[in-house]
Amino acid sequence: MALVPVETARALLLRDVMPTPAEPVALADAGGRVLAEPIAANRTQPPFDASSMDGYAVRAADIAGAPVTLRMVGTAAAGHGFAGTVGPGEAVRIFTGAPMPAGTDTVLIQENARAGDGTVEALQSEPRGRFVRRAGLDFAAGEVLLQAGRRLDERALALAAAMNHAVLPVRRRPKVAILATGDELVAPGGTPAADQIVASNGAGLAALVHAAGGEAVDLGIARDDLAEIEARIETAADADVVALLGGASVGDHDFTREALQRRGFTLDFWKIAMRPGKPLMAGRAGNRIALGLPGNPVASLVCGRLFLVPLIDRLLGGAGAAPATLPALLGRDLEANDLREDYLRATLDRVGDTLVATPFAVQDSSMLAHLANADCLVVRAPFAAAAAAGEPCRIIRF
Ligand SMILES: Nc1nc2c(c(=O)[nH]1)N[C@H]1C(S)=C(S)[C@@H](COP(=O)(O)OP(=O)(O)OC[C@H]3O[C@@H](n4cnc5c(N)ncnc54)[C@H](O)[C@@H]3O)O[C@H]1N2
Ligand code: MOO
Repeated sequence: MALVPVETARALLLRDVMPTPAEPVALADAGGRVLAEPIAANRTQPPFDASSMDGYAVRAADIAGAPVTLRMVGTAAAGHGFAGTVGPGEAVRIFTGAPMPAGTDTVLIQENARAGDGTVEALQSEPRGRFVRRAGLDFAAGEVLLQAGRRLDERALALAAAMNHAVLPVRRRPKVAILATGDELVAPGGTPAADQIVASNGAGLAALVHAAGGEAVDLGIARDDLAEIEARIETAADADVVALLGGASVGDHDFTREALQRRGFTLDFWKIAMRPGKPLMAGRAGNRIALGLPGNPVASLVCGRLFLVPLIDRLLGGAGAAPATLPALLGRDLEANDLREDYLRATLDRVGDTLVATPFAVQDSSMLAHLANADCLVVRAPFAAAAAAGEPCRIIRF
């Protein structure tokens, strides 16, 4: 069977995937969530002409011939506007954020004034409107300022609050059930027998899911047993994505594909032209999407970035784009590539304005230590020619 190109596999995985439904979330809990609808301002900000400095609210015409002495008629502070109207020759003490008193048009900062007894002396003139924030300077009621799909970071949350939204419609977090498979696996912290290892892929993938805006549900470790894997898949009936780790290849103990098919999943693809990650598979049953990730830890996590993260993005209403690549120069010679798109773990140095990516000499897909200490992946197209140190390459930064 021909290996499916990486881009084709991602398109097949994302095809017809619908975003999760919207749910209301209080502002305090909305950090990191993704807006399901555009958000319009409930009010104008600032709602009134406001002083941007501490000083004196005046009429610019009155201080055109400064120095000149004005009569003090009151005070305006933030939250405490001046109720009256200021007439010719008069001034109001004003503080940052206070509404401009009726009749005034300019703020003279206190550094340029000398306070007297019931008077203030303007030491210099100011152009009309100086240090006045016009009503609506920031935004006007009805303006749509946050678009659907916006990830709610600190800036978006502060703006939503200023627009007077206490609750926001966000996409439900995509639920990703993660099932490890393999007789050789024990959970982290356990006591492996002589022929066992510690399961690591689930911990990494759960972190990836969380960072992408999803909710990871740990389905534990299933033995290499078709019935057991099938039964565990069934416990994830309400998941948006079932991620199966390991058992994706062609060995006698690799049951993932069969288990999925027996549970009613139709396969979109199996085996892709990628290293690491060749045995990747995807399928679906109704709205549930299954992703069979290779057992080799590096393959599992690299495929997580290239496939699971875009899938979560799509479920959150995004485009599901592949990770962005950047230009760099190679820090070592590379041999010609074969038919699989290669994702080489590499360190990154900065030489002047240029990034230099140096792939580790050994690229075995079991080597988590290299992966964890890599700064980037060097992406090599299928059949890329041999390349020498100093030649350009494309990288995905961690
Ligand atoms: N004859 C062939 N053999 C293999 C092929 C092939 O094309 N022909 N592909 C190889 C490639 S590439 C990969 S990747 C692996 C993936 O195989 P599986 O997805 O079936 O994974 P397993 O066999 O179950 O495990 C592989 C390896 O990874 C370890 N593992 C599994 N799960 C975990 C986990 N949750 N945490 C940590 N480590 C895990 C497992 O112990 C094995 O060492 O197949 C090649 N073989
Ligand atoms: O695709 Mo596998 O991950 O090379 O070992």
